[in-house]
Amino acid sequence: MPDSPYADLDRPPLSETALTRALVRPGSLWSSIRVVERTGSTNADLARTVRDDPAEGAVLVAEVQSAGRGRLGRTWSAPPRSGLTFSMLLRPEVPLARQGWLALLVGLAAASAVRRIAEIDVRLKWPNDLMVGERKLAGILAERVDRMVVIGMGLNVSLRPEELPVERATSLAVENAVCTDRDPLLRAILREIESHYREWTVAGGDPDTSGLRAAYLAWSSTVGQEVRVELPGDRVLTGLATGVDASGHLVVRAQDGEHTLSAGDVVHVRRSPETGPPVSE
Ligand SMILES: Nc1ncnc2c1ncn2[C@@H]1O[C@H](COP(=O)(O)OP(=O)(O)OP(=O)(O)O)[C@@H](O)[C@H]1O
Ligand SMILES: O=C(O)CCCC[C@@H]1SC[C@@H]2NC(=O)N[C@@H]21
Repeated sequence: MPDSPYADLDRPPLSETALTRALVRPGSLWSSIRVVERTGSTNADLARTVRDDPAEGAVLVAEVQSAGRGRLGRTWSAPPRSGLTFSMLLRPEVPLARQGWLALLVGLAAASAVRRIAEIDVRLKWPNDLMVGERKLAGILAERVDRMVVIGMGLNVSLRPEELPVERATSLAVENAVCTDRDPLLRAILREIESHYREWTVAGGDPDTSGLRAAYLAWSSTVGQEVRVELPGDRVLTGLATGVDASGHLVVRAQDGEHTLSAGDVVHVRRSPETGPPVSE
C-alpha cells in the first residue's frame, strides 16, 4: 500500500531537547538523551560506547533502525517514527545472580506506562514481551557488556495493520489506543523505569523486598499457565509455569520435576495448548 501523504502528520519527530528538559536533572537516573534520525541498532551503538566513555543513564533513541536486533539473533523492524526504538545503558550495583530481574523490571515499567497513557491492557509474556492478547506490542533486549547492561526496547506505536512485520505483532494504533503520541509514552516509560530501578537497587536487587516480584507477577500472562517451551536443539518442555525465581528465571513444573529456565536459553514460550482458551485467573 502506498504511503499516505499525511503519514508524517501522524508521526511527528521526537524532540531531543524536550525529552532532555523533562528527564535529565541533577540526581536523576537519566544522564543524557540523544535522538538520532537513523542508525543500525541503538543497542549496538550504546554497547560500543562502553569501552570508551560509559555513562550510566545514557539513553539513545532512533527514529528508524536498519539492523534492529531481537533476542537470539532475531531482527526488530518498524517503519520510521512508527514506534519507540531506544536503548539505555545501566550499571546495576546488585549481585550478578539477581540481574536477570532488570529486563523484567523494564517490561513491568513499560506495561504500566502503556496502560496509564494509552489505556491498553497489556500483559507480560516471560521473558521479554509486552503482549495484547496473543500479539506482541513490544520486545526488550538486555545485553551485558563488561559491567554494564544495555537494555533496548522496541514498542509498536502507530504501525497500521499492513505495516506489522509479523503476524503475531500488534501496535497501539491497531489496538485503538487513546494515545499514540510517542513523546508522553517515552517520558512515562523512562520515569517508571527510574522509579522501579531505584526501589530494586536500594533493595540490593532482591525482587521481594523491593516489591518487584509481586508487581511483575500481577502483570504476567505466563506464570500460572500451562506452557510449551522450545529450547535449543529442538527440545521441548511442557508444564505449568509456577513462578519466577530470585534470578529472574522462569520456573516450570514438568512431569519429570522442576526446571528453571533463563531467558538466554529459551527459544519460544507459548501457551499450551496454543489454540486453547486462556486459563482463567
Ligand atoms: N515491530 C515488531 N513487532 C513485533 N515483533 C517483531 C517486530 N519486528 C520484528 N519482530 C520479531 O518477530 C518475532 C515475533 O515472533 P514470535 O511471536 O514468534 O516470537 P516470540 O515467541 O515472541 O519470541 P520472543 O519470546 O523472543 O519475543 C520476534 O522475533 C520479534 O523479534
Ligand atoms: O523481542 C525481542 O526479541 C527484543 C526486541 C528488542 C528491539 C529493540 S529496538 C531498540 C533496541 N535496539 C535494538 O537493536 N534492539 C532493541
